[in-house]
Amino acid sequence: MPISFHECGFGHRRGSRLFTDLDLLLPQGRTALVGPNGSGKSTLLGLAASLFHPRAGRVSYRGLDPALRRDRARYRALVGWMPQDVRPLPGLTAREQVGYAGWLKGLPRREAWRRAPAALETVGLGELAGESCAALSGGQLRRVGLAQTLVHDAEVILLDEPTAGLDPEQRDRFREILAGRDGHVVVATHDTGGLADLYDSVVALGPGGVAYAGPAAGWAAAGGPALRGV
Ligand SMILES: Nc1ncnc2c1ncn2[C@@H]1O[C@H](COP(=O)(O)OP(=O)(O)OP(=O)(O)O)[C@@H](O)[C@H]1O
Repeated sequence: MPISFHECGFGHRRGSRLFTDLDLLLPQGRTALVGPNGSGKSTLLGLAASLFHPRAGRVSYRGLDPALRRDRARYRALVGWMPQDVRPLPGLTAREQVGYAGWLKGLPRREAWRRAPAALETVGLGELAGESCAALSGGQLRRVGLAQTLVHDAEVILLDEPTAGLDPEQRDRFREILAGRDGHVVVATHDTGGLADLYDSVVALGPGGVAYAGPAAGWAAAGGPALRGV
């Protein structure tokens, strides 16, 4: 089941238009979202995560439209999102921050607390579960952000530049986590080397909107990074 963007229009400011009549399906599997700075990758993820809603058209998943109050909580429970800048919540340990994220997504409080260590273990931070998030490095904090998306078994995971600032070992670990996931993962990335090895699909944003949306193998054949300013 894809996340669908149907005739979406959006701009951050009144009168500005980043997307006009955007029709796009983010399919099941691993999708890389690529494009130059400012092309709208984070905004697209934000729309899919229901941080904000399109001014025209609609985003939907499993028939749920997050712009509608009645659908929003169910939609958000199905979708995990990791922002580009993961922030430490004041006074919380890594386990508390991950557990809190799970609770916000609808897990019962105890269940969220119980699951948090396993999510941290998956991202290689098991030993730092009791550490204050404010004391973690930038790369460690990004891994807390990743654990936050894993804790509640979201069907769809949206990751905004998850490998930025990670050391080579952690990049490899991230690739392993990604390769091991069956579900639906969309990753905004500037890391365009070897996309076809890691991803099933590529969505490339260029100055005029979507420059390519299709199989990862086809993206290289269509011109890859040279494609219409991508
Ligand atoms: N909160 C905001 N308020 C106003 N304009 C914004 C906001 N967020 C993004 N923009 C603008 O929207 C456009 C798309 O930004 P976005 O961050 O989605 O691009 P991006 O492809 O993710 O860029 P990058 O590769 O640098 O992360 C840019 O022109 C940016 O200045």
